[in-house]
Amino acid sequence: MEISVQDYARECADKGLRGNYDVCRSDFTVEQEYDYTDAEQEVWRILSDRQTKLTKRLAHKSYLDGVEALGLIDRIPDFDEVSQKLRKLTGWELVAVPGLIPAPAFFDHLAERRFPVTNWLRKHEELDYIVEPDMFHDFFGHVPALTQPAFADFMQMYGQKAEGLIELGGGDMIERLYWYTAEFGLMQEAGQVKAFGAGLMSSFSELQFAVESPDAHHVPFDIETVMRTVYEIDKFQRAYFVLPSFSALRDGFEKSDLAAIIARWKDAPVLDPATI
Ligand SMILES: C[C@H](O)[C@H](O)[C@H]1CNc2nc(N)[nH]c(=O)c2N1
Ligand SMILES: N[C@@H](Cc1ccccc1)C(=O)O
Ligand SMILES: [Fe+2]
Repeated sequence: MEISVQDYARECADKGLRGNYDVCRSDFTVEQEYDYTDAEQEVWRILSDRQTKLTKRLAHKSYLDGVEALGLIDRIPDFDEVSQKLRKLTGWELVAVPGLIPAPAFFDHLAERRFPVTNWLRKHEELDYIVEPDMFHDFFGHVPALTQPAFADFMQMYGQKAEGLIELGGGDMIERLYWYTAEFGLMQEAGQVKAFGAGLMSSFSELQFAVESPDAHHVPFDIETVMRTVYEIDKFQRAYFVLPSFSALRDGFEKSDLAAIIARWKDAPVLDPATI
């Protein structure tokens, strides 16, 4: 039932996505092959310098604590080196993938404490925003938080639970929850709204928009609403859910009856993020 690498590669090509799936294993991993050019190293340096300044101001403390634990990464990361460090801190490791991978494969990796990181980097012309996850997004956005034990455990639990929920027909709903929290969630910190999701951390333009623009639509987090609200991957989000705290997210996920929520809404009309 799960999609084959060949079929998925064709779908991505049709959508204009970039990954090269030719040498992909059946779990969608590849070798990183550390042979980046000087120009790519330069792009990494620019991205990382600019974005580090911005996250200091706009990112939630839970992310910044992770950045501190991970240490400075001023060149394109070598995934094996970082994995050694992560294994000691929280038992996670990085695996290289050719780009966006199907959600079931993605969740399988999380369940095994493996985080998939894309092996190619955006170009100089797309520094501010890119429509699909690249290495800068996957690494700069997601990896710092994986140094933090509570978050590291949560991500594994998410992967483990997702598998069963997909079987119940909740694939779209569980992806939306991931999307609006781990990718594009905001979080309260001392009376202010800060960025939490990795999709915000990696984007110069959307990070500022989501946190600071009066036009950004902030909605209080409600797990059931989130699971019913559709999203688009190639535009700024039309709604950002504001989590009261990390434990509110974890408790929501752990203690809600997700199977019942899925049964209740899986065949119902979806919600439009612009009007919730
Ligand atoms: C679960 C959800 O679909 C999510 O967006 C996944 C899908 N596949 C992915 N694939 C890669 N390489 N990186 C990601 O962040 C994701 N995210
Ligand atoms: N838009 C993000 C990349 C991204 C795409 C799709 C999902 C998540 C993240 C960026 O500019 O970095
Ligand atoms: Fe991501």
